[in-house]
Amino acid sequence: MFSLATGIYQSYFAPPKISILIVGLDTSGKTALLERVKVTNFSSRLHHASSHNDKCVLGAVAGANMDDDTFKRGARPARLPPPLPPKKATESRHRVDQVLAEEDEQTKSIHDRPQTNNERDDLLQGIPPPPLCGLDNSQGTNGTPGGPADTTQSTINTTQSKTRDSQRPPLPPQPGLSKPRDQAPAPITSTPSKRSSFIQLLRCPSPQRYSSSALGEEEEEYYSDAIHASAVAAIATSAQKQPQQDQQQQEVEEWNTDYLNDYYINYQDGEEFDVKVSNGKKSKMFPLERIRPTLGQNLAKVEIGGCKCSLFDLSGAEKMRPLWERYYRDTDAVIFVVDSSDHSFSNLQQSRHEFRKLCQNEVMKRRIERGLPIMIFANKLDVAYGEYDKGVERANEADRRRQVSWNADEEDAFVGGKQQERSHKNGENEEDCVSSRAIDFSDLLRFFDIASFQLMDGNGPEMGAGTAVESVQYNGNGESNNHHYNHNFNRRSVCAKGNVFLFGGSAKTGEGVKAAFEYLVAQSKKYHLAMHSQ
Ligand SMILES: Nc1nc2c(ncn2[C@@H]2O[C@H](COP(=O)(O)OP(=O)(O)OP(=O)(O)O)[C@@H](O)[C@H]2O)c(=O)[nH]1
Ligand SMILES: [Mg+2]
Repeated sequence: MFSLATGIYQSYFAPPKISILIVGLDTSGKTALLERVKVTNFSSRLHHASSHNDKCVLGAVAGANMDDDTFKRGARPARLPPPLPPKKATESRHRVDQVLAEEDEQTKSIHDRPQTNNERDDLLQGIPPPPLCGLDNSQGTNGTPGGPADTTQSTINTTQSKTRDSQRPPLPPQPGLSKPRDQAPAPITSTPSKRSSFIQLLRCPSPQRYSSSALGEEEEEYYSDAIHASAVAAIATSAQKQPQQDQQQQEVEEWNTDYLNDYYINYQDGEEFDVKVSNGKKSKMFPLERIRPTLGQNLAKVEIGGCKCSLFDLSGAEKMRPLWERYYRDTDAVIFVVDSSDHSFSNLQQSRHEFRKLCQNEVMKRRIERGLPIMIFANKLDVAYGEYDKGVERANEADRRRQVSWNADEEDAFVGGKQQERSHKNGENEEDCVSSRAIDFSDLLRFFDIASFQLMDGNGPEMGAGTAVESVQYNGNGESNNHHYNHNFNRRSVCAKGNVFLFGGSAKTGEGVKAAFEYLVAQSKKYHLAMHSQ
């Protein structure tokens, strides 16, 4: 009777404890995202998405709505990123087409080389089991180590884990216990050996003082825009494949950036997103430039929408990726972070490969079938916005030099199709005017096999970067919409169920982070409760 009452309480009244796994390639910004989440002011109740109709196929949530209601709640999705200039966009599309077409060969390529059992076991031997909250303690498939078993690092319930524990050096101290509060995380001076690097659990890099309140004025220094300099430099090295001339011409003619008006008109420069304010003081995010590559895992505990969430940020380094699967068993949601500003297409390909591998993992496959939500988070959108702003600035400057006035309506066309043409006239370097991003946002959706996409906006169809398949029945107000996009993202899909979706945003500025996490937690809560009521 007592256990029945406890069960009912746990199922219906106690705040759910949700474990969220953050994975993705190295430097995609996972730790930055974790740090951003720590200073984000999440709603105590989830207002949207949780009421979302399950029958609706939800592929990707890729846009933003500036409607007052969403804005007041603060959970404002990121603005739709500006598309690449036509030439780059064509290149991006061709490359994605090529990758999708050559997929079979790619699975045999060097990145896909399956590790032999011996290699993998050897790798996993030296790694302590992750301290996730356990749903069950059973062993993994194929002799791989069992899933996380306990909330504490010291209690490991599986026999196999115990055996490995006795061979392992002692764990480093718990995060935050022995380190002085003000001390920055130690820089990595040398490359650790393969074995010893795995047994290091790096502490969460954020000293307490950054997640507690700090003066607002100090915040400024952490938001530099140095990213543009590196972006321009990166262009020089990126391989340029010349598309057909006539096709290019066609692209230019079709180019239209009108939809950006909806976003940029409302954009306020220097706007801060969802920063925690308590007692009149802003929480300060741990400085991005001080975040070191993660070797083990970082953990953050935050309350989102009334759920107690444990976020596990794992290392994305190639050697550490086999670790990910040890967390799959006990996670209630997965965030796969992608660097949307990446100028290397091969990095994106690798990212895609890892994502597919994750979805095809036996444990994960079963969980996805049962509704485990997986969010691809297209990070670093601030780079895309920055490039657009830079383009406009440069365009204005060029016109000032030529003493020709032109109105704001011309702006978008200028930054898009006409930009290169004008810059040529002015003797400017063409490369200065194009984006360094290797992939267009719309291609990103296709690239990651998102079955359909949806814009959280009543204006949806105009803003769709492509084209579509499914009817979409949701907008930013939580009302039902029914748009039929004319898209082609249904070539294949990692998940027909629609619980794989995409959000965009920026860990650096915070844009889109709150909306993405609240949406994910709403989905994850449903999944968690369903799993526990079985
Ligand atoms: N412009 C921009 N830079 C970002 C953003 N997020 C992260 N970065 C930068 O990207 C780099 C990598 O960030 P990390 O958070 O360490 O990446 P990670 O995915 O945790 O990498 P590993 O721990 O090695 O797996 C850092 O230099 C960050 O400053 C973002 O939203 N915008
Ligand atoms: Mg990291």
